[in-house]
Amino acid sequence: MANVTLRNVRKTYVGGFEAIKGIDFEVGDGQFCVLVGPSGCGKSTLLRMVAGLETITGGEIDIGGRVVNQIEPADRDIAMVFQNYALYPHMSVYNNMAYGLRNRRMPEPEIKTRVEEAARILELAAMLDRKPRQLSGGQRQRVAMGRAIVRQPKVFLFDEPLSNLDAKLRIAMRVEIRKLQRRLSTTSIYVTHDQLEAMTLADILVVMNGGQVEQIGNPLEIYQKPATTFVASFIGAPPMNLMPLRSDEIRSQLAGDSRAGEAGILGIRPEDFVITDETITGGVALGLTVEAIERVGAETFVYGTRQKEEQGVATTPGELPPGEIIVRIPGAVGPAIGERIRAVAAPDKLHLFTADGRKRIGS
Ligand SMILES: Nc1ncnc2c1ncn2[C@@H]1O[C@H](COP(=O)(O)OP(=O)(O)OP(=O)(O)O)[C@@H](O)[C@H]1O
Repeated sequence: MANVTLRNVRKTYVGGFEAIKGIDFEVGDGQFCVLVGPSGCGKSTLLRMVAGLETITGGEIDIGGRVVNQIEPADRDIAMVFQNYALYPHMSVYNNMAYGLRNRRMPEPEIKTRVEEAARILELAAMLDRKPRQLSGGQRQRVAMGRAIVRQPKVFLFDEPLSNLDAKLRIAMRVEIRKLQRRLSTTSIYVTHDQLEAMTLADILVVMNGGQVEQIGNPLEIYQKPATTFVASFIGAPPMNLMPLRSDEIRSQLAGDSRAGEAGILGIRPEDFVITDETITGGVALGLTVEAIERVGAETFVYGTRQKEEQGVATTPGELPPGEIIVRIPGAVGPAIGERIRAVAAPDKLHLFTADGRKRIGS
């Protein structure tokens, strides 16, 4: 049981590349923290620094009240689960799980108890004599989890543990990992570039970009109130529609909105549009020509382009670049390609940001 605290943590690689530019956050005892961000944002570097596999250039990492900057990985009381599982191919499942404990000279009866308990939890009890090659991808991943569990560490660290699995198995394993973590209440830090995995697993979500934290918090709060346009477009699929607010006509639609003065960018989530000819007071209406439709069964994605010439709605030519807008509607209905529609969003669905996208305006 442990908190993990990062204080102004920095990493400059040999050669001078600054991969982590001063990061602060705390993961409470038993919480599940997910680091998410695009490729190269530094999330693996940060996780490896917590693990002790990468040196720390500046700041402090504290695990369970102890600064671990100078402490060897083996002495940090953490267990890491990697993307490639890193199982020993010539060893049985049992021995793979027991290996780390034997290295610590734990008595065999204690090892047996721990391995059997982990195997029971992970439904691997019938497979303890098999070699990794005789297992499916999902089962191998569970052995890798088992190896972490038997250590009974203070902290689990996961580095994209599901990325080698097919889509269906990923979802199943995602649910299993979350259930397991709740059951064991072990503080966890999990790295992924998959925003859906991040949303569904996290108690605390840390959205990273370019070696810095863009936003940190509860995943739903981040979804509902993204702090920057980067977060707005990274969290949520399809992403939030973002439009520069150069048009006086859009501005006039926003006239009653106290936030409008400072705003340079308007954001609307695809699911927050309604296709209607009616007007919603204080809302925004966009005239769209439907370019493409994706029906996935439970919902339909409508891809439209803004019409420059639409009267009273979108834009005046030259003022607001027409862009593609995605509208998400429930069910398998929806307009036809080429049709002109009016997509309307209510005032409480409008996200406003400064022109540089770095700041959210209002609540
Ligand atoms: N040993 C190294 N020396 C120099 N630069 C490095 C080294 N390792 C990583 N980097 C750089 O640091 C940055 C962060 O890398 P990191 O692996 O942490 O990213 P990531 O967010 O985990 O990306 P991905 O999702 O692609 O794994 C990248 O720009 C990478 O090129």
